[in-house]
Amino acid sequence: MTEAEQLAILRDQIDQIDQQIQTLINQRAQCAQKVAEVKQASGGDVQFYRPEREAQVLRRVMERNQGPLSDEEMARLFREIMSACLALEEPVKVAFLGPEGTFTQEASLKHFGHSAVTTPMASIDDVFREVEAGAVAYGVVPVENSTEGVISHTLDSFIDSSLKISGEVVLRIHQYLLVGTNTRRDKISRIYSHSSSLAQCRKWLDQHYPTAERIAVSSNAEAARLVQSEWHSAAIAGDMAAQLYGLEKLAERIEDQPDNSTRFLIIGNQEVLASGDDKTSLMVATRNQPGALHDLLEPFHRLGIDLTRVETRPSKVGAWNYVFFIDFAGHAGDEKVQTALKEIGQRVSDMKILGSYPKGVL
Ligand SMILES: O=C(O)C(=O)C[C@]1(C(=O)O)C=C[C@@H](O)C=C1
Repeated sequence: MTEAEQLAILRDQIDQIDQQIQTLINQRAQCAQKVAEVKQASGGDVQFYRPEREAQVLRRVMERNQGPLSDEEMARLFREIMSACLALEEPVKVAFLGPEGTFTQEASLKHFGHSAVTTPMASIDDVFREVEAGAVAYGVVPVENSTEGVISHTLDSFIDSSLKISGEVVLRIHQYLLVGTNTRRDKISRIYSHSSSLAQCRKWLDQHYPTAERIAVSSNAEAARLVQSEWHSAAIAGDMAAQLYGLEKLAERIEDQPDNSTRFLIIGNQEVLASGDDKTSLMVATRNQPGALHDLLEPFHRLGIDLTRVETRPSKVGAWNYVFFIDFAGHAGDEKVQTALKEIGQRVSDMKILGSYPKGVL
């Protein structure tokens, strides 16, 4: 058989499979439309977006996957199918820490899929405000980076907010050295980026551009925008910003830590049901007295609850008062977690459950 004949046979098979997939996707979409009718019929504050159900669907896709496509690749495809199905019910509106092209936008699309309507905000405060005002249903903000540590502004924002955490998403952060089409590559004297990205690439910059001036700007995307027209400057930013501003990649994956990643939180007003593999975030205030933190954490240890993170921040009220942000495995509805929360509530001056939500799947 000639190459052309072999290809014709295989492409015929692909066409038939595509037709079946298309029919099935539309059948799935019709089911989602019916789900929306059922939700609407029960009245009240209708929640079309169901984070716990989405996490379960994606986990199941990964568990049953046989390849050759990887579990992550398969889950990404289903992520987009679900996103399109949800958009038929009601498009989900999301505010993210902008401008366009930031890692936070990438995280938003990774979490909600590309059928979500995403709007850039100028600051973390603005993301909180936009959700509180009800202009959007959800916000996406960065909370910690594996190299740089916690983003304290995000944690502090929860002190005065009544918003809840309804999800998390972890993004592998790859940084690129980007230049505009007119840039003189041998004459790069300035490198723009957000301060945390400059820090994530510190060793690489010391080695490759020891004399270039490092200029911290409000975001990586802003850095990318700036270098479009500057012939002696480069930006450090992600793939999305490179594409958005039509920049060329002079160097790829220049982050010092190969497993550099950032965790983002989804904030909203929703109480999320248990998905079977969840996390809870708690905020408690205590006085600065000896053993306070030990006292606070003791019930977790005794009840065998896995702590995933503890952060201390100074409280905004009174000197030497502290706020602890505690993340642990489990859902606030679990019996063991309820016991722990009751005990902790008796040991602190103030306690707020920021939310129980599915552990990041993708
Ligand atoms: O199961 C639901 O509640 C649906 O609305 C369906 C569906 C889906 O496409 O699978 C869509 C959106 C929700 O966020 C969760 C799942």
